[in-house]
Amino acid sequence: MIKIIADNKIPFLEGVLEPYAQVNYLPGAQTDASAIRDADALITRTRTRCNAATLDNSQVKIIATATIGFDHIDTLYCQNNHIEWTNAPGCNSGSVKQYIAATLATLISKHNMEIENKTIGIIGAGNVGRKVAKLAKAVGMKVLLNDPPRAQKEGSAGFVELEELIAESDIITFHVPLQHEGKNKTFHLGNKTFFSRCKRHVVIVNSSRGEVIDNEALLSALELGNIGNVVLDVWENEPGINRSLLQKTLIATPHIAGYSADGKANGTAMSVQAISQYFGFPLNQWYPQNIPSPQKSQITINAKGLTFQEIWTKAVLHTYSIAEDDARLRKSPDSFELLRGSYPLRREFEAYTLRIKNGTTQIIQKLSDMGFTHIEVI
Ligand SMILES: NC(=O)c1ccc[n+]([C@@H]2O[C@H](COP(=O)([O-])OP(=O)(O)OC[C@H]3O[C@@H](n4cnc5c(N)ncnc54)[C@H](O)[C@@H]3O)[C@@H](O)[C@H]2O)c1
Ligand SMILES: O=C(O)[C@H](O)[C@H](O)COP(=O)(O)O
Repeated sequence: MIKIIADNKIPFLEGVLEPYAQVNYLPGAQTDASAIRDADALITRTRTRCNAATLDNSQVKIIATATIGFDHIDTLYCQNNHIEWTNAPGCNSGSVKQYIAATLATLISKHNMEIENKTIGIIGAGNVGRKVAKLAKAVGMKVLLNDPPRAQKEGSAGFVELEELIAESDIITFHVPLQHEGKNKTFHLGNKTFFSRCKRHVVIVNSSRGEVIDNEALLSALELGNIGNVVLDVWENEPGINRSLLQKTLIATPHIAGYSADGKANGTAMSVQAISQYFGFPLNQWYPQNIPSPQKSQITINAKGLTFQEIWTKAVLHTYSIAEDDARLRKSPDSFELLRGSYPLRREFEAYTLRIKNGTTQIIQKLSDMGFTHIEVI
């Protein structure tokens, strides 16, 4: 029988592959060489390093990671050793978009910042970056996109050079993969020089990978007043995060931007389908059926007398209170992994019905552009 080792924090997975394979569930960080020696396949998350140290002398044939990021997989090693690997492109892009929406809403409602007509610079315009761009336009921001790999393939129209983005943006948000080498290297893309060229009041947001920003340089830039504020979901050296940096951040969360139940379900489904395709299991269309509904799935807003900003911030913060994630991490930074492992139910915009009273067609259109798919005009 096929043997699969699966990360025990991948939701919706238990019982699905068991009719066709023997599945052992292990904590991601404990999935080492001895644990996987006789496994045929791994279903992982970012906490399992898949490299020579873990895979040498194993019989692993395929690794499916239920995440978009694959910097935990040594892809060259896999190629040289005929190990297939798959990731889950786009699985949690709606979740990260919601995280950024909640960040913007919190900057406005809790920190009195203005974002309308301000410029957001998006570095990395892939699955997440594209959705964030659409959202930002819908809430009235000017959008600058930097994505050299896409610009090279598709032509430079619609993209700007990094220098221009840095100089012009009031908010800069990172949505790139972690790449240690090459012409599109992103390791420490945010460094001392980067921050010295930013507008002094800029808000830096990182929900990509911790190592994309030199955390020491970020802290110095904050202390020197070279940048205004920082929102961090990802950190260098997770879970051992820099406490001085934590104290200086405006919003701090434990790498959960992609942790909506919808995002997790997508990641699990893509992994199950990849494994099924490889071994010929009849689960090529499988998708979880048991995603819990949100507690209050209806949001009623009377638009009369409200600005669009008041309407959308209310709607977004009803779906996700980023302040609660921030408070949990500040209260217990030592519990970084624990907070991730016991993350509460979060559903994306699509799981909610917006009931809008006295709304104009323009308001409804903009809410729909933000990603609210169920809107009732009452
Ligand atoms: N915090 C979280 O929970 C969370 C959730 C999802 C994704 N992520 C991280 O965010 C990253 C982006 O996610 P995604 O789903 O949009 O991935 P994606 O692969 O769809 O998009 C990445 C984009 O970055 C671009 N890019 C690559 N190198 C670049 C560079 N040097 N400068 C500018 N752009 C560059 C690519 O061309 C691509 O368009 C992931 O790789 C992952 O590391 C984190
Ligand atoms: O790369 C990704 O998809 C995200 O960073 C994801 O949120 C990581 O999730 P985890 O490995 O903790 O499941």
